[in-house]
Amino acid sequence: MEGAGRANDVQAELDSVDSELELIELQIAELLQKQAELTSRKNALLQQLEEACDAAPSSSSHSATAAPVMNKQEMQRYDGTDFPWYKELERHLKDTFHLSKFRPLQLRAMNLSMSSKDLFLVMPTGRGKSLCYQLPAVCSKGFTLVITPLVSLMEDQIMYLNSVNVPGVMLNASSSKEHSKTVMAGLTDVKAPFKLVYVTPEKIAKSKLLMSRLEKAYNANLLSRIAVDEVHCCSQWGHDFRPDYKLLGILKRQFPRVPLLGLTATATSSVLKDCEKILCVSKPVTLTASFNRTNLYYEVRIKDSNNNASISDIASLIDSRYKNQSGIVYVFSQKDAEFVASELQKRDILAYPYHATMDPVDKSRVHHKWASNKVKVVVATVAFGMGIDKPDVRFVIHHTISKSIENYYQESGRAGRDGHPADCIVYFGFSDIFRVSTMVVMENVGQQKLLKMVDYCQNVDRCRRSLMAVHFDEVWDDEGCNQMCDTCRHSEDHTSMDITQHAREVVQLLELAASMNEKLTPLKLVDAWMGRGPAKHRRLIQTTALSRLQAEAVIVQLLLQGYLREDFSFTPYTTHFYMKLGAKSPLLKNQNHKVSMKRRASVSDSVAVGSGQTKAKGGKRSVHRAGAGPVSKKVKEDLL
Ligand SMILES: Nc1ncnc2c1ncn2[C@@H]1O[C@H](COP(=O)(O)OP(=O)(O)OP(=O)(O)O)[C@@H](O)[C@H]1O
Ligand SMILES: [Mg+2]
Ligand SMILES: [Zn+2]
Repeated sequence: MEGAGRANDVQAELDSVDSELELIELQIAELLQKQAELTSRKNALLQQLEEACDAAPSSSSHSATAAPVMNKQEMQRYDGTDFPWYKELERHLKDTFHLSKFRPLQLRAMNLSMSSKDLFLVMPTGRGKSLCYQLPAVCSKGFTLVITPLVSLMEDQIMYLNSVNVPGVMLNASSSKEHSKTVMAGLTDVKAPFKLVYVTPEKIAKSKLLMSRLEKAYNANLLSRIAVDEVHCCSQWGHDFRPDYKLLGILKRQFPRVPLLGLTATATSSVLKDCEKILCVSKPVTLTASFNRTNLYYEVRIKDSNNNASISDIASLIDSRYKNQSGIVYVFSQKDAEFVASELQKRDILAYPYHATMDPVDKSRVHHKWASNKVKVVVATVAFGMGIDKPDVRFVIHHTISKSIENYYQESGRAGRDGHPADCIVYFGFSDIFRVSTMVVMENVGQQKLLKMVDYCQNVDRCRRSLMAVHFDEVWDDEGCNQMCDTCRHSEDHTSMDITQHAREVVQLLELAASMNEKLTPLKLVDAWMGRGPAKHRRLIQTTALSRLQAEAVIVQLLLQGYLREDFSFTPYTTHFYMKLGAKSPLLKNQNHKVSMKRRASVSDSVAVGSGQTKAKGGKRSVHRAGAGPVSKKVKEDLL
């Protein structure tokens, strides 16, 4: 008996030592992660410092970096106007493209490509990457082959090229036999009837005939350049990964003498490294323009998922701040596009829905009406995306968060292409996190990217630009923002809140649920914590006095910090998300452990957390109840 008693004591102590060890391991893991983050930040800063020191001060807002093979002076040579082709580039810039001057990095990119260098050009959306191959195409012998992921992008470009009398053609799955024949014949015609030939990656991968014509053109020195647009699609780490891009390495292997130009608006260095491998280019020169779009104002507003207040808020913005201005409201799903558009219509706003399953004719009608300012607002899924090139978009409002910061940057970046001020507002709702989760759950690192987006939204004390910059391997200081984001504008307006006790309550609740073999969805977790769950929970746990939005914010914070995590299960119809204890939850057992979160000090639970400029002109805020009122007559007529 005595022996058994001792064994029990020893076992108990062993358990306690084990759990302490587990805690220490967690703390070590946490510190190691922090160390890795700081080291990578340090390296980025050191590189920035090095560049700032050895470069002549650059007055423009862009910075350029080269592969190690080319130093700064060599690189600057490519900004020069003493290349033999310069006069022709300049002449066509003005006479053919009707543009007065090059934008930053354009001339450098063109000179490099005309000098037969392989080049990756990373420039924010709308800065004019296309010109960097269109203009050299016009000034070179033969033709330029352009690989483009979407037929709609090709169509846009061909329409534009036709309008400036530059012969461009495309080949894709729906090209007629007749048309394909003409194009194929043109490829080997020394008179080069086409200066730009657009194809999809699928065409390169699947059409033997095309490859053999390209081979002939190559041997006759008629294939002057290969441009791979949206080059990040090559990499599975890029957010638009397209398997057929993986096969494009064949181009460099078959046509080694032809310079390749990869273009993208969103690529981190790891994505570019991957693209380099896949395309079989060795050490391309990489030009990177700064991603800081100084004319865009970034703002986040908290969305109450339980009502349509966000839609009323959007309507009142459109009616006041953006009266008669052009914009996009991005939504999560096709259903949302229809719903939000109709809700806006009920509030007398002429808004058209746009999504992938619409009839192509309707889609192009909406696009066209919007482009020609007959309709000011499109409520769209991300299907209304790449290639949208309207200069005077004054607002891009996200009714639902994007799936990653890269996506958000690109989608919101459709605002203000003309360089004038424009607003990018995202509505951040708790339940949206899990809706978007279902979409990214199968993606490589999809969930991590989504959490970064959530972190961007939850943040109240760091410049939103600097949070974006990290994703583009850039270092921005908050000064550079010029108060063009809501956190910089409200820089003093936040407090730190101790949420340790809240965290313990939530963890206790989840432990209780687990002991009853129950899984809690995020919404059920909030309900239960607020005392709205089943009675059996209520008796056993401490319910919270926090408001719903505050409770949601705390849970998001615990998720971001790793005290909670998402778990999911699949059914044939849907994916279910549950909240589980995260790796850091045992730390809460330590009485000295503290968890905190930052909150806007002045904000209660209202929808508007941002710049507080939502009042309609005259200080009146328009009130509309969800679902109230019929579609107005005017809107109905316009829709017909
Ligand atoms: N030097 C220039 N001066 C004035 N406008 C220019 C110049 N170069 C390009 N543009 C215009 O900028 C707009 C955007 O160009 P483009 O479509 O090439 O952008 P992009 O960088 O490819 O963006 P995305 O990443 O969205 O594809 C076009 O309307 C183009 O005519
Ligand atoms: Mg482009
Ligand atoms: Zn800022």
